[in-house]
Amino acid sequence: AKKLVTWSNHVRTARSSGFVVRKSPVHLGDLWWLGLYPKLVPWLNYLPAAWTSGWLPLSKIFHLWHVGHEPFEQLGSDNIMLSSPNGNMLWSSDPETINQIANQAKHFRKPVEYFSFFDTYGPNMQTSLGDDWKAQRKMVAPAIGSHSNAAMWQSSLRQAERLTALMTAEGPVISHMKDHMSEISLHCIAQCFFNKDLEYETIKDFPSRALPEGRFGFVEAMFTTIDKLGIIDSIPKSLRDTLIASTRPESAIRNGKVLDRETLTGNVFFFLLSGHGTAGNTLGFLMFLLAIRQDVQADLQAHLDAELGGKPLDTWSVTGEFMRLYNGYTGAVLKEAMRVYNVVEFIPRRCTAEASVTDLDGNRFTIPRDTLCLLNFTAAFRHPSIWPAGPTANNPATGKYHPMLDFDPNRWNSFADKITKPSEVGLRTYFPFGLGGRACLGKSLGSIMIVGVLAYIFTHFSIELVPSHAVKEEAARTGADEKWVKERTREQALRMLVDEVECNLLIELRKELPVRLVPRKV
Ligand code: HEM
Repeated sequence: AKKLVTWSNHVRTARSSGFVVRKSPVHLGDLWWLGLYPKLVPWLNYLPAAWTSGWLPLSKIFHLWHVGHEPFEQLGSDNIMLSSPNGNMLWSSDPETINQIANQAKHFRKPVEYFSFFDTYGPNMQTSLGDDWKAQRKMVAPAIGSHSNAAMWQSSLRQAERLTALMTAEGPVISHMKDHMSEISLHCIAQCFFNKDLEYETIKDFPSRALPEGRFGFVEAMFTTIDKLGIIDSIPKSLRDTLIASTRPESAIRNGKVLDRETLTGNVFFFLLSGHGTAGNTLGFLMFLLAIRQDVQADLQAHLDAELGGKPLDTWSVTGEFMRLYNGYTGAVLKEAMRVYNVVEFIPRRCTAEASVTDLDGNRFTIPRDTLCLLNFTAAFRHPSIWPAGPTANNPATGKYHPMLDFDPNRWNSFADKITKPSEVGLRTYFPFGLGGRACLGKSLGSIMIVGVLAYIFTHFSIELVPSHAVKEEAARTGADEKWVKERTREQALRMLVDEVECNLLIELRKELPVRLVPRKV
């Protein structure tokens, strides 16, 4: 009875906000729900839709990428307040509301209590607040400033050259492209920041492959790799100097904090983890995307050839070639990939003091104190009035929307044409690197790394899907021709690139998809 009274108080508070309110029996902080819902959902589906349709689609937290903006369309608003016995949650897919929440640091804080598992190696930026966080960000930010751009660009080109040589040494078929892309981004970070030129030995026995179903392979793999890094001793002098400088008594007084060894280790760990998971998964999706979308791959190669054709690799510079690639078709491919396969699905914020926000249409709302705000990037990036799906976005085999078929780098040209300042696109309606004071520190370096890897690989190789044994056998049995094999293989890949996408901390492809790298005549 006490719970019901609390719940009805929460509902009353939620209604005072002006948002569309739905009652939800669960809160995302309810651990039992996070653990059990995949098992419960099939049973909940037997209940009358009226009982579940208001809250269930947004409560299937590991499924949000799959449904995109749909739940908001079903509920008739881009901002939905779910009121549960354990508190209120505001789900937002409205870019304006998202911006205002992320930019009001005084009224909203990151609920770091949900990220305590990042503390394995010590406190770090992801798990810190207030002065602690400020001090750490001040220390780490200079180490990854623009002076590292050239080093990251060179690392990405060199690592792509090494990796492709190793990958293709035993033949053109690459069975573990996703793993290789995770590893290359870790190597780029290790080389650029820690001056560590790691061996690609982990490819052979990549730990996540051996893990039983359901294990958190990504972190396991990361732990193993970090053990090999010997973190503290390998920190380059420039970074070490910055860190040490900020722990001197005078700076300690200035910052009000001293960076102890544990915090230093924690930040190095988080830095490696955040950098390699996000960039690695993005690169992985890009590889499969280009293998499936041969039309986009051909345009990308034409763009790369026009910008880089005939120029020796060691003359490609970050201020010249990178900038031209990023502002051209290659950059559009990256931005579009990060729109439809945005690896960070949503970010949470806790409202610490009642705050006012508006939506895209100028409607004003009040967010009550203690509301957990869930800023849904996936839904915002598929918002139909900002990013309308193209005419070929539905998969003919299923009749359903498919992000890979909606993938259209050219939309970035026409979109930019419509606005007075192209930079505003990034600021207000597209923010894969987050926004506000806690936005990504590695935004430029991550983009440089990905563009460098793409530039090297696609000037030297083309990528193709490889038919599975089952498809080949069926073709042999039925006498189907090569065209059928290609179509079947593409259909299967399209299915995987939705059904096998797993949403955990980040979105990633659960299974490997074999591809072939074919050398280009350059
Ligand atoms: C495709 C690549 C990447 C994506 C999509 C991405 C995305 C994000 C997002 C969305 C946030 C904000 C989280 C929040 O507000 O709660 C963030 C934070 C952060 N990212 Fe990235 N990131 C990428 C690459 C990198 C790289 C390469 C590095 C480092 C080398 C990096 C380091 C960080 C750090 C240190 C933070 C925490 C900032 C803070 O809390 O003050 N990221 N990232």
